[in-house]
Order: sequence, then structure tokens, then C-alpha cells
Amino acid sequence: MGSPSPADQVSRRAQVLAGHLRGLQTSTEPSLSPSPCLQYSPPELASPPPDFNLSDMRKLMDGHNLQDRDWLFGLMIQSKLFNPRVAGGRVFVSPDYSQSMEQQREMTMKRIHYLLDCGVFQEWLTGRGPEVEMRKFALHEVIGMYDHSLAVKLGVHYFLWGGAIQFFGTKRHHDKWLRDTENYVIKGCFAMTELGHGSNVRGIETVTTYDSKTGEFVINSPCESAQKYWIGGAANHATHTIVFSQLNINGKSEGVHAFIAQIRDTDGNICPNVRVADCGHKIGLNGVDNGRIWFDNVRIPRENLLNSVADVSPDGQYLSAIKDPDQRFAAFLAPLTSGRVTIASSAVYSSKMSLAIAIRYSLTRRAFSLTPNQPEVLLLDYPSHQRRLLPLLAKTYAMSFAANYLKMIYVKRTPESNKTIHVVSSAFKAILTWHNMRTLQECREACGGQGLKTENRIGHMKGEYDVQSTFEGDNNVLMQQVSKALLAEYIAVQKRNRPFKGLGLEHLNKSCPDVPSQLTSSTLRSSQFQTDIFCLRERDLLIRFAAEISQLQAQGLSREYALLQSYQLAEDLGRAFSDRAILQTFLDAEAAVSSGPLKVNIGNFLL
Ligand SMILES: Cc1cc2nc3c(=O)[nH]c(=O)nc-3n(C[C@H](O)[C@H](O)[C@H](O)COP(=O)(O)OP(=O)(O)OC[C@H]3O[C@@H](n4cnc5c(N)ncnc54)[C@H](O)[C@@H]3O)c2cc1C
Repeated sequence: MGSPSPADQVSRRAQVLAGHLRGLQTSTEPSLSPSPCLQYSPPELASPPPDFNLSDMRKLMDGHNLQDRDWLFGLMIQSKLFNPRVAGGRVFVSPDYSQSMEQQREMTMKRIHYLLDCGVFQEWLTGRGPEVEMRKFALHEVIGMYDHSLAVKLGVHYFLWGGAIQFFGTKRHHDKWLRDTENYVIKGCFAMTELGHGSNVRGIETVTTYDSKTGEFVINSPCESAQKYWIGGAANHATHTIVFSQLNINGKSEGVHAFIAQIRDTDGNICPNVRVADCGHKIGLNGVDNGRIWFDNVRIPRENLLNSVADVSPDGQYLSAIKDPDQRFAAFLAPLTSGRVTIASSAVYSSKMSLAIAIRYSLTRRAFSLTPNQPEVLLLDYPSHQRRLLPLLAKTYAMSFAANYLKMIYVKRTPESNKTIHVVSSAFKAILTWHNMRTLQECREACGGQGLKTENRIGHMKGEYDVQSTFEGDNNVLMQQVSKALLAEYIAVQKRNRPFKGLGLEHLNKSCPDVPSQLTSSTLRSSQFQTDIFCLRERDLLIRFAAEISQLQAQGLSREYALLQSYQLAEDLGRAFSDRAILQTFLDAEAAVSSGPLKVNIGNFLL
């Protein structure tokens, strides 16, 4: 048979189109009748209700400020700025990520002003005490569930800029800056990182000198690698910044200090001797305007040195109660702790969202029949699919308790607990954010192609949350600090012949736990056994790490070089410490639940 001529083809196509049009105009019957395969019922309707009380479970997982969270969700769904959409009788909100970078940044600002007008940020900086801080954490978590950019933009302003003023500043700074910061009259950023130095903050090259004739500090970026880089808020909106800089007094470098500098006037014009550039489009967080800043001998008043750690007198004398430069530097990094607490917690909410989406999908999506003419199998009925998602779900429960614990010890901090908080927040920030990225990837794949659709969130969240493993302390660098701190504690205990106290290392004061020779299923599942083996692993790694360092030092290596060589043990130790600490938070949370279905459910995840 010959192929139809072009004229025949055109005529045939015209007939088909005419048929469609006639059908649209005249037919009363729908051309497509719904077929059963297109029907969808949400998993909560298709599955029996849970045997535990849902609101009790939520109370346990969110842990605090439930009403405040609901109030904020309510504010969001009421405003068009948050793009509310009704589906299945429920209101969903989500940013429009197809907007350009510039539009996303402007939307972030509009949303901030709306939340500001609603009183969301009240007391975020002027309030005091654990309750105020827990409320702030809860509201910030809700904001992050809506949009990571919005949370990060606010985090930079309230937690980093505001936190630096609270922690490094003294009364004069608190009186002058905190209320205006809380009310977003001034917009702050936090310029620590430079092009040449990120993790190594002590190596930054910005230099500040003091001019006693005018009573001013002079901030300078002496070379290209000294430009401040990645500074959230700097590209478009920030009016002021905390500048981290080497302080040079009378020719002597006193190390890194923090200053306040204005970079824009109230009309948004860049201040004299300041240059700003945009960091451009990123793989995520495009609602945040990250920028670069150069200071060309910018003059600021002497009072703009944040002087809780060290000061310079009007005649140019350097004054600090902390004589040890290492300790002084450590004091300057304190505000990063609150940032790490919020990052750890927000990573858990990201994991929860992605698991909720992927598990709900796996309860409705079917693929392949095992026998002909039988319904296809639900994804979650495949053991392999369960194996992919449910251990991540169990871990996310554990990490949720860990994040709640971290927030609690942070808001109840005392000078004595600061070291523990530093170590635990570093460890949890790294482990929880790594867990989140792993969870996002698995959930994305578990949703197949749908996981790639921006509207379905998971694939997009990978780009949004990836940065959490890098900013406010690169995860690998943080984990090194954790193992170093454990080693220092171990050496101090050996030297002073005193018991371990703090960091959860008290188990090393007891003799080594026995591993039963008969490992039955019930033994393996007992919390005592699990605690014992986690402690055993930590103990073993700590002792081996200390022994290896000491051996390398005995061979003539410096302590720092020995630490580099022992990186594998250090890494394993950091993880063992974190796993043991996280398991403990899970056991404590489960122990606090009274008997009933909720406790049984939580127990299932634990064991
Ligand atoms: C989106 C975004 C927003 C940001 N916002 C801000 C902000 O508002 N203000 C601000 O000051 N900064 C900000 N930063 C900067 C951020 O804090 C830094 O990127 C971070 O500290 C890491 O520094 P770096 O990028 O120079 O990486 P590097 O420090 O160069 O690290 C690169 C790699 O080397 C590894 N590495 C580094 N040191 C060691 C070591 N001793 N041993 C073994 N491995 C090592 C790290 O693990 C990492 O994998 C932001 C960054 C991004 C991407």
C-alpha cells in the first residue's frame, strides 16, 4: 500500500479536527468518561484511622507552642501573599518558585512586612527568657516550613545580626539597636565569610584600625580575597552589617572582632566607601539576596565595636578581660550557636514534610500486578519501598526529639552548660542536616517523576536545604570540632584523675557494658542493650582516637598534624557521639509518654 498523498493527509486531519469541534459544540455526552483508574482517594480515607490520638502525637513531636504555630499558619493562609489554594477542602500555601530571583526576593520582603504588621516578631529581641525563645523557635520553624528563603532571611536579621548585638554588644548597643531591629526599621546582615576564608574565620583579611584623633575605627578590605562573600541581605536590602575583622591596634593584631557598619541609607543608597555586588542566582534560596561587600577605609564611631569581649579606650588602648586570644575568638563565635539550633530543627521539619509527601504518595500510587487481572500493588506494600522509607521515618522521629532537646538545653543555658551546648549543637546541626539531605533524595526517588515537579516540593527542597550542610559551620569542620572537644575532655579526665562530667560521657565512669553472648531478638530490641552498644562504640572510638593521637605525637608529630592523620577515627567518633546522644533523647521522650497506643507507636520506631 502506498502512503497517502499530502493532500489526503491534510484532508484527513481536517476531518478529525472538524469531528472534535462538532463533538465540543453538540455532544451532551462527555467524550471521556471517568474511568476507575483516574479515581483518587487520600490515604487518610482509604486507611483505617491510627490507634493513637493524632493531636497527642503532634504535641509530642512539635513539643512546644502549638497554639502559636497554629496562629501563624492561620495568618499565612489568610494572606494572598502566601498564595493560598484550596484543594480537597483544605488550604495549602506555597511560594511560587517559578518567579524570577528578583521577584522572589521582593516577595520575601513583602511577606516579612506582613508578618511584622501581624506582630509575629514581637519580643524576638527585646523579650527575655526560655518561653520567649521557645516561641521564637516555634514561629521560625513554621516560617521555614512555608519557605526556607523566608526563614533564612529572617534568621540572618534576627538570629545573626540581632544575636550578635545581643551577645557581643553591651547596654549601649542593646538600647540603640535591638528595638529598631525587632521592628525591622533597620535591616541587618552578618558579614563574617570572605572570598578567601570561610570555615577558617581566624584567617579573614579585613582589617580595622583605630584613629584616636577622630575617635573612629577604619574598616578596610585590603585585597580582593578580603571581600565579604555570601552575605545574606547584602545584595538588596540590608542597611547595616556586623563586620568581622582583624583589629589592629598600635601595630599589633588583636585578632578577630565584630563591628557595626552602615552600608545603605534609609533610601537604599549604598553608603560612601562601601561597594556591594550580588552573588547571583543559586541552586536554592533565591528569595535571599546574598551579596559581596568591600570596605574602602570606611569610618565608624568607636562605639560601634561590639565590646562585651574586648574594648578600645578613646585614647586607643586595647582592653580585654579575656587574655587568651583562643578564648576571645571562641567568645566571638557564640551567636552562631543559636543559628545552629534553628538549622538543626528546620532540617527535621524538612525531613518530616518530605516523608509525609512520599509516604502519602506510596499509599495511593500502585505499580505492577503480581498476578494477572489483579489490582496493582501499592508502593508501600513493597517490602523494598518500606525499607527505603520507614527507617528514615524512624530516624526522623529520633531527630525530632533530638532537636527538641537541643532547643531546650539552649534556652536554659548557663555559663556552665555553654561547652556542652556548643558541642551538641555542632554535632546535631551536622547530623540532622545530613540526614535531611539523604531523606530528601530518597523521598524524591520514591515519588518517581512526580518527585521532580516543583509543586510537589521534595525535589525543589533539595536545592533549598543543601546549603544547611555548609553555612553557619561546614558540617565536616563542625564534626572535627566535636571529636576534638571529646578528646580534650578525655585527656583532662585522665590528667586530673577525675570522673567524666557533662557531654553525656558519664557512662565512661562505669565499667564496660557486657554484650550478652546469646543475642536473642528481644535482647537486640531492648533499650538497655541498644544503649549499651551505642555507649560501647563511643567508648571504644574515643579510647582508640586518644591512643592514636598520643602515638603519633610520640613519633614527633605536632598535635594538629596528628589530628589530621587520625581523621577517620575522629569522624567515626563524632558520629558515634551524635548517635548515642540522639538515641538518648528518643529514649527519654518515649519514657515520658504514659502507657497507651501512643507509647506503643513511638516504641515501634525506637526498636
Ligand atoms: C547561601 C549561602 C548563604 C550564606 N550566608 C552567609 C552570611 O549571611 N554571612 C556569612 O558570613 N557567611 C555566609 N555564608 C558563608 C558560609 O558560612 C560559608 O560558605 C561556610 O562557612 C563555608 O566556607 P567556604 O564556603 O569558604 O568553604 P571552605 O571553608 O573553603 O570549605 C570547603 C570544603 O573544604 C572542607 N574543609 C575546610 N576546612 C577543612 C579542614 N580543616 N579539614 C578538612 N576539610 C576542610 C570543608 O568541609 C568543605 O567541604 C553563606 C553561604 C551560602 C552558600
